Amino acid sequence: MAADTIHKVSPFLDPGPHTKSGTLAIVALSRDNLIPVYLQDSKGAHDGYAEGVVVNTRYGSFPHSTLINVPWGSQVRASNVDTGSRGRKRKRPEGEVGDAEEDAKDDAAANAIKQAATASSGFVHILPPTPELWTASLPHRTQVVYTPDYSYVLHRIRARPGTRIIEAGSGSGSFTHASARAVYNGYPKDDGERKGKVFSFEYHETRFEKMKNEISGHGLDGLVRLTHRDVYKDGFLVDGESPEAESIFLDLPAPWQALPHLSRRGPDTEEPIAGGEKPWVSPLNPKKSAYICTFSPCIEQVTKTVSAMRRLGWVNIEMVEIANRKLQVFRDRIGLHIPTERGANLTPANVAEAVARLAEIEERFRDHNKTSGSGENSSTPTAMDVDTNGDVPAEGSNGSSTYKIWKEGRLITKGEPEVKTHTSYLVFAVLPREWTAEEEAAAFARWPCGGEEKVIGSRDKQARRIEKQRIHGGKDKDAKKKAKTVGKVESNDEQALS
Ligand SMILES: C[S@@+](CC[C@H](N)C(=O)[O-])C[C@H]1O[C@@H](n2cnc3c(N)ncnc32)[C@H](O)[C@@H]1O
Repeated sequence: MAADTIHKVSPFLDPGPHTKSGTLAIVALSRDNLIPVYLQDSKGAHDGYAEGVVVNTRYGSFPHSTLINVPWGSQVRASNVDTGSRGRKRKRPEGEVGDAEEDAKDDAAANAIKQAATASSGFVHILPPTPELWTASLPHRTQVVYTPDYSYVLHRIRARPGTRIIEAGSGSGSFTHASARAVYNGYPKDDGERKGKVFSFEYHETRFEKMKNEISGHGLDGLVRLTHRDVYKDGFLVDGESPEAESIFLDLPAPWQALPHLSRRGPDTEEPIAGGEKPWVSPLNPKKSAYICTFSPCIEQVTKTVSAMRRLGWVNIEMVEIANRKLQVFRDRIGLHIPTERGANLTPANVAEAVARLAEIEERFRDHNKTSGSGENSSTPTAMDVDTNGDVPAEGSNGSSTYKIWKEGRLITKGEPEVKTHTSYLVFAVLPREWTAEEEAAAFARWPCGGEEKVIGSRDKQARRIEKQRIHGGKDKDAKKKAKTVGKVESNDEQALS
């Protein structure tokens, strides 16, 4: 990479205020129906559509021209699209000589796109890409890691801006996008600059190629380094260099086979390193502890992984299963005063309300008989009675007092009856950094510790000085005298604190 490479910032990191041609956008048909679309400017008719490139959905057709240059989050109305022959070149009968002017006219027609006409119904929302939306809409090449799992995993493996993560395998790139955002602290100016980065490994060639195109298309080159590799066999170095990772995520069928490559030292061997052969290099950051998560669907895999971790010196080994459950939150609105709307239960909430309603009906019935009225004076408010603030006039109040429709009824939280979302077991562990006796001595010299408990927390400067002298062998009589006085001061302090 050139030293002065200027990166197009990924729309996953900074989408800007509105949609742009040439970038990824998410077309939201409904909460669970999302379509990823690469927005394109059209020069002419496309695929038979005079309006250029069109996204067809069950809510109507959406020419890209209506989706480009609108604020993110906009609601976009469907268009009536022209699938006629406009834009297609007229086929000349055999032998007919072409007229240059007519050809130019045909080309101009093909290069002009028809203005899209708004249809009477149908709309979508256009959303900026985020790892969460990408996970919900990406083309599946494998099983993917979903948001509830990866948000927890990223937190546990301490992924934060500047972290270097090793990931294997890349699969469909769901975890890759989430981790790239988590570690982002700027694009590196060159390969030498240390920035947060994801080192992702995939051995399936087609998946690797597709993923490579996606990473480039999403502006994540420089933040994600993808390698085509069987990590069981060949480990995690990139071009022979260490990624110096401090976080690792393994979503592989046999993580225990990859673990020996994630150690601080090479395999113990009696044989000396052959001439010219490079010494073993660890893919881990030597200055930090390494935090790992392995993702396995069955418990037998977990057992093997945990055994391998124990053998290889990993500590704090722990298994977690995410039991994700959707909660539905709504208001249980019961009562005759509730406006007719979805979710409202138009039955009397209690006996008093039922009796009052019957009295009201009888009253109205009498009035009707007297005046042959048409029942216009119905007192049950309908959705039409809701004022612009969403307030509903209280019954019999002539609009003078109102109640808040969104506060009506009991607030109910309902969980799904069963949890259907077992994806995998997550095994977490830590491989501490190596620590030599010299490093320990240097650290002790810099931060001496042991025996200073009495000094810590003392609010009295003199007391601290005397205590220090005592610890370091000071034989100052004066100091001893002062210590007595200070003892009193300290006990007074303790009293004051208690
Ligand atoms: C379940 S998928 C990973 C899904 C990914 N975590 C995601 O969120 O989209 C597992 C991937 O590991 C890859 N894989 C399996 N064994 C591998 C190995 N030895 N080296 C590298 N990749 C491997 C598979 O080809 C597959 O794409």
